[in-house]
This record gives sequence, structure tokens and C-alpha cells, in this order.
Amino acid sequence: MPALPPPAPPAAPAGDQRLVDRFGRVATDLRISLIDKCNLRCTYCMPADGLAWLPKERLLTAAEIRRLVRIGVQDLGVRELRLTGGEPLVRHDLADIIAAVRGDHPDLPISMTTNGVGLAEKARALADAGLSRINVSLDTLHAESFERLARRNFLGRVMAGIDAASAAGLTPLKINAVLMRGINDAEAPELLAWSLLHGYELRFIEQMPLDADHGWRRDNMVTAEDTRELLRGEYDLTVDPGDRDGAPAERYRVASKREPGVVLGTVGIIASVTEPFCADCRRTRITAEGRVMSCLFSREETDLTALLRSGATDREVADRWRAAMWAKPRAHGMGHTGLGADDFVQPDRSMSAIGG
Ligand SMILES: Nc1nc2c(ncn2[C@@H]2O[C@H](COP(=O)(O)OP(=O)(O)OP(=O)(O)O)[C@@H](O)[C@H]2O)c(=O)[nH]1
Ligand SMILES: C[S@@+](CC[C@H](N)C(=O)[O-])C[C@H]1O[C@@H](n2cnc3c(N)ncnc32)[C@H](O)[C@@H]1O
Ligand code: SF4
Ligand code: SF4
Repeated sequence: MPALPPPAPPAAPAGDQRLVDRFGRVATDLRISLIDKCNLRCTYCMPADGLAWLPKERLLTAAEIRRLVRIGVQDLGVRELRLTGGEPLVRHDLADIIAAVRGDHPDLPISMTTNGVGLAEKARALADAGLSRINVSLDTLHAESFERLARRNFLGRVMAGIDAASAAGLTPLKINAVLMRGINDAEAPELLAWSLLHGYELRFIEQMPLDADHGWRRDNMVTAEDTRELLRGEYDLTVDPGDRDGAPAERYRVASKREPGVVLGTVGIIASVTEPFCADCRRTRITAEGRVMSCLFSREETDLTALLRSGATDREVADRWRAAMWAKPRAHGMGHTGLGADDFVQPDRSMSAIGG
């Protein structure tokens, strides 16, 4: 944490209070981590044991989250909200938070990224509360690989969660898969076949250096090109001509090699390491304890909770948030892209504690 608040951005033109940074980017996509706690321990994210959870009183309350979203949307130009974690389903007041935000913003797209454990029991209530759509993380269709990757034996619960979310209309439903060399990379075509069959949009995510164990190695990760190569055995891929619109995922149209030209659906690849998209980044993040992280790899965090709890006005909160975003680094938490470069420093926190 910096000792002082970050430098203030220049005075905005009247009426323009957006979250701009020094490189001309405008953050419109708000990601809030609801809780740092998780019921899985994916090897690329959390350690096998340990990692103390934040005490409850340090988490943003439902009312604070509602207020931050209101300030973001009404004053700072936020246009979409993503709820994440840790595992957002672990938060007991999740449906209440969604309902409160939905009540304030009838047209705001509200999505959630989840590991799917417990989703079967909650999907309908979340949809009724006003959740728009959902992304579920699923790296493998095999129980043994699931247990190796997540260190828990919950594949059946995740599958049931995906079914329930689909039935509840939380669509388009996207599946996030991190490929790990020698564990689930050979499964890439099978995961795609399964997703196409069910009408889910699969995205393969390059593993980033955000694991608590600091075990990431650039020369051992499965790259976007490796992934395309794995898929090319079974499918033809062509870049989707649609506007990417700041999305991390590059989308590809998928055709079967057996019936060339017949488009079966799409697949996305999120190549944060080898084909970074920082130049068009539109993200602003708030951690579960209410700190703004202007970049996933920021080493500076700006606390809003103390302001919220000290009677600050909306304007004061918005100004602090804008100042944090003004200081956003160019890319990958530094002045250039290069995860794994000599001058890259991995954040102390794991992905689960930042909010993926
Ligand atoms: N480098 C980088 N990677 C990100 C960022 N946001 C998300 N990701 C990666 O993309 C993965 C998928 O993120 P999701 O939470 O599903 O969100 P999304 O892909 O932006 O969302 P939609 O396509 O709109 O549903 C995350 O697990 C991260 O690995 C970001 O700002 N920077
Ligand atoms: C941190 S999790 C939080 C939400 C929820 N627990 C889940 O797993 O979907 C969000 C996303 O981050 C991804 N993720 C976690 N660690 C990662 C890493 N080191 N590199 C790339 N993606 C990662 C997960 O696969 C997941 O899709
Ligand atoms: S990726 Fe999601 S499910 Fe896996 S340990 Fe991290 S926060 Fe938990
Ligand atoms: S690494 Fe930082 S700048 Fe690059 S896309 Fe992610 S959040 Fe944006």
C-alpha cells in the first residue's frame, strides 16, 4: 500500500468524471471481489494449505458494495459489473447483493465468475435476484484431473452447477479453462467438443504468474499458440471478424475438419502472457476488502473502505477512485508488457485474493 494517496488526475472537463488513465484508456468494466475465501485450491491460484481468510469485518459489506457500484455507474462511467472472488458463491448474502444492485440499476449487465461448487442449489435464486449471466471455471471433464488441479473432488458438483445455471437462463454461459502442461492440455479438443455440444462458449486461459506458490514458469506454461495447435488436430479455427471490444478473449470460429466450412460455434483464447491486450484494457478492480487495483498486477492498492466508513461523501470516494485509476500502469503492472520479464515482479497476493 502506498503511504500517500496516488497523484490526482487532472481536473476532468465538467460532466466527465470517467476513470481515465495516463495512457488514454477509460475503465468501464468494474470487477468486484466479494470474498477472498474459496472452497477449491487450484494449483495455479492457491497453496495446498494455509492462506488466512480476511476476517468478516474487513470485507466490504453488502451496503458498501451497493454504494460503490452506484458511485461507479452514476458518477464514473461504469457500464458493466462482474462479481468474482475467491469464490463468490461462498458469500452468504450473494443474492441480496445482486438484488440490491439490480434494484438500483435495472439495465446494468451483472455477471459472475465462479467455480460452480454450490451453484446447483443457487442458480435459480441468483437469476431471480437479477444476475444476467455466468462464467464457470472448468479445466477438465475427468474426476482424476479435476482433483489434481483443484485439490478437491468436486467435479460432479460443478457439472450440476453448470446444468442448473443453463436451465436458469444465466446465458450465454461461458466456460473458463486453464491448461496445465501434462495434466489437462491433451484434453483441449475434448473440452471444446463438450462445450460445443452444450452450447457453452469455452475460453482457454493462459496461466499467469498469480499463484500463491510462485511456481509459474514462462517456459512451462501452455501458450495460446500451443492451444491452437492442440485444437487444430480436430478443428479449423478462423479469427472471428466481430469487434473484440476490449475483451480479453480473442474469439475464433470453429469448424469441424470432417465437414469443412460448417461452423460449429466459437472458442476464445485469453492470451494474457503471449498476446497481451493491455493497450485496450477497460478494467477497474475492487478487492474484497475495498481496495482499488487499477491492474491485475498492480503492486499499489488504494483503500476505499476507510473512506466509506468515515462518513466521506460520494464525491470524495469517486475522487480517490479516479486518482487510483489515473496511476494505472501501462501493462502487466509496469511500464511495458512482459510477464516473466526480468523486471516483472509477481504481486504478493494470489489470484484468489485479488479477484480474478
Ligand atoms: N491480464 C488480464 N487477464 C484478465 C483480466 N481480466 C480477466 N482476465 C483473465 O481472463 C479470465 C476470464 O475472466 P472472466 O472473469 O471470465 O471475465 P471475461 O473473460 O473478461 O468476461 P466475459 O467474456 O465478459 O464474460 C480470468 O480468469 C483471467 O485469467 C485482466 O484485466 N487482465
Ligand atoms: C480467481 S477465479 C475467481 C472466481 C472463481 N473462484 C473461479 O474460479 O471462477 C477467476 C478466474 O481466474 C482464473 N485463474 C486463477 N488463477 C489463474 C492464473 N494463475 N492464471 C490465469 N487464470 C487464473 C480461474 O481459472 C478463474 O477462471
Ligand atoms: S481459481 Fe477460483 S476456484 Fe480455483 S482456487 Fe482460485 S479462486 Fe478458488
Ligand atoms: S494486465 Fe493489467 S493492464 Fe493488462 S489487461 Fe490486465 S488489468 Fe489490464
